[in-house]
Amino acid sequence: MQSFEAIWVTVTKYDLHVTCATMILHFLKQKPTLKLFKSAFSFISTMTDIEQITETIRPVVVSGPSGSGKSTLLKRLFQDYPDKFGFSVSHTTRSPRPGEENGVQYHFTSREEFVDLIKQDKFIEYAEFSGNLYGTSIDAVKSVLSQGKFCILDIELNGVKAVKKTDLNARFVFIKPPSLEALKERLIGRKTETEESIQARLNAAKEELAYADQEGSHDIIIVNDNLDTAYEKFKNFIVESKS
Ligand SMILES: Nc1ncnc2c1ncn2[C@@H]1O[C@H](COP(=O)(O)OP(=O)(O)OP(=O)(O)O)[C@@H](O)[C@H]1O
Repeated sequence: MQSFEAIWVTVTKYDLHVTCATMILHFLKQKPTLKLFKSAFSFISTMTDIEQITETIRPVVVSGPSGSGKSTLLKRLFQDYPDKFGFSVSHTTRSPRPGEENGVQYHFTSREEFVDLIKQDKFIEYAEFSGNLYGTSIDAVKSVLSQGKFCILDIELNGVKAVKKTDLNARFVFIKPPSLEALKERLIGRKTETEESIQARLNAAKEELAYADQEGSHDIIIVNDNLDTAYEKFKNFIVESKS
């Protein structure tokens, strides 16, 4: 069930959107047809949702080399706080791994569909990684907000850099493997990657680790050595930075 606060935000936002959409049509001296009103309403909704993210709900961006343990930590967090946080479901052109469901871990799309969405300006950020496109859509973030939840973004290095250039006012957490050797072991142990894909991920990891070494690149760097210790730090950071 939605909290009272979440329902109140939705209702207030709706009223505000109707008023602003009406004003736009008035200023443009347009006859308020249903079609024009819908366009103005949708424009206003997009603007105010982004504004709301930046002012009231600071999204948390979680990044780190592939295999560093982001999904493992996030899975625990969502189990512990099923109603508090929402995961922005990214789009990707990579194929689903066994057990992955469309719309749950990712929105799996073809490259053509993805490029179409880019042209329609549907992404906050997108990037190519290991031959596949990944992107965070405005709708994915909106969908989390509309449930009255705080939004968490799990994205890679280029995505992090792109979000930094936006006015999302996000906080950044980097999950660091204890070493490159440990990272390789984990990627092998996960049994989801080919040898070639492991190598590509390790190469990308070097660049990601070098970026994380730069002063001020992230708000917190958590070394995921002991999972329980790492989770405690992760949870504390995210829970404290939720607003
Ligand atoms: N602290 C840890 N100690 C040992 N193994 C771990 C630890 N954390 C995660 N793992 C294991 O390492 C593997 C990689 O973890 P995970 O899939 O969560 O990484 P990821 O950062 O989400 O990767 P990707 O970006 O590719 O989705 C998994 O098999 C996971 O069980």
